[in-house]
Order: sequence, then C-alpha cells, then structure tokens
Amino acid sequence: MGAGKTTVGRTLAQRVGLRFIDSDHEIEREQGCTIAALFSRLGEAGFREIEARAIDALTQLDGIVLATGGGAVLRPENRKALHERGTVVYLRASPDDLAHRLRNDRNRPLLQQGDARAKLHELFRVRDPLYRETAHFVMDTGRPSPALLTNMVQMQLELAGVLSAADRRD
Ligand SMILES: Nc1ncnc2c1ncn2[C@@H]1O[C@H](COP(=O)(O)OP(=O)(O)OP(=O)(O)O)[C@@H](O)[C@H]1O
Ligand SMILES: O=C(O)C1=C[C@@H](O)[C@@H](O)[C@H](O)C1
Ligand SMILES: [Mg+2]
Repeated sequence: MGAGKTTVGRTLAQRVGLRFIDSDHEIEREQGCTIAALFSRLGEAGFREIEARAIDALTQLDGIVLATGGGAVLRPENRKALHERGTVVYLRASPDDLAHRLRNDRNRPLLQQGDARAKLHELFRVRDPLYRETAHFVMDTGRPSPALLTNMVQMQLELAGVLSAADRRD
C-alpha cells in the first residue's frame, strides 16, 4: 500500500503507449462504489472475492500495464495468474517510508484503525515473501522519486526484453 504501483504504472504505460489498468479502479467502476465502501459493506473477505475475479479477468488481457491492489498477492490463485500471465515488478518499500507517505491518507481502509505504522510492519512481514514469490523483478523504492523509479522499471523491462526501447514515447 503506497509503494507507487498506481503512480509508476500509469506513467510507465503513458511512456510506452500501453493501456493502463488499475485493479482497484476497475473494481470501483464495476461495483459503483469506493474500495472503502466495499470493505465496510462486505468486509475484507468479500472484497478479496471480488478482487480475485478482477485479477483473473485482467491478467488475461494483453498489452496492458496492470497495477494491482496491495493485497492481491494474498491469494495463491492471484499470485499464480500474475506470475504466469504477466511480468511482475515488486515495488519494495519499507513500512516506515509507507507510514510517512500515507500519514494523511483516508482511502485505505486497512490503515484507518489503530496504529498505521504497526499495521504496515505486520503487512510487510506477511506479504514481503508473497510479493517475492509473485515477482519477476524486485525494485527498491527507498530514495528515487516516482519519475526516476518509472525510468528504472522501464530500463529493467527493456533489458529483460519485455519492453522495446523502440516503443519509448519520451
Ligand atoms: N517513490 C515514491 N516516492 C515518494 N512518494 C511516492 C512514491 N511512490 C508513490 N508515492 C506517493 O505515495 C502515494 C501512494 O502512491 P500510489 O497510490 O501509487 O501507491 P499504490 O502502490 O498504488 O497503493 P495501493 O496499494 O494502496 O493501491 C501517492 O501520493 C504517491 O504520489
Ligand atoms: O494492501 C491492501 O490490502 C489494500 C490495498 C489497496 O490497493 C486496496 O486494494 C485496499 O485498500 C486493500
Ligand atoms: Mg494503487
């Protein structure tokens, strides 16, 4: 949460001329309400059901940059679909950096109650191995700005032959 998936994914897609899709935004559009409203109506388990259907559908599309929700890796079927159907970049961020970045955020329901920093540490402990298992590349997001981070992701994907330098639009 807050690692930069939406920000970096959108910029990357613009730069290389691919369609950008964010699974959280798709779910909000399809359900006609915010993620926060879905959490309060259906609970986290209900949200994860809807999210798994979205990940299954979206990973079947070609030629897109997909940003997932931060908890998409929790389900094994999501991890499998992402890893097998796509090239996955894990934007790795420290819980303390995320706590600072999201200190005023009111849109992420998992951080609205109790100590957000402690919650982010707990999520990191549980999820870091799952993100590693899902990803083809891990990028540390400590220092670089979102723009620089996007360059780094783009270069990594060009080196891997997933993106072509010829597609650059910058
Ligand atoms: N590398 C970065 N350095 C500084 N700020 C950043 C960086 N990446 C993202 N941000 C900022 O952090 C906030 C959250 O970023 P963003 O919404 O892209 O995260 P996300 O990974 O999509 O989160 P979620 O899992 O909740 O969807 C935004 O305000 C964004 O501008
Ligand atoms: O990390 C998480 O579990 C979440 C991250 C967001 O992208 C949303 O999908 C939702 O707030 C849950
Ligand atoms: Mg996002």
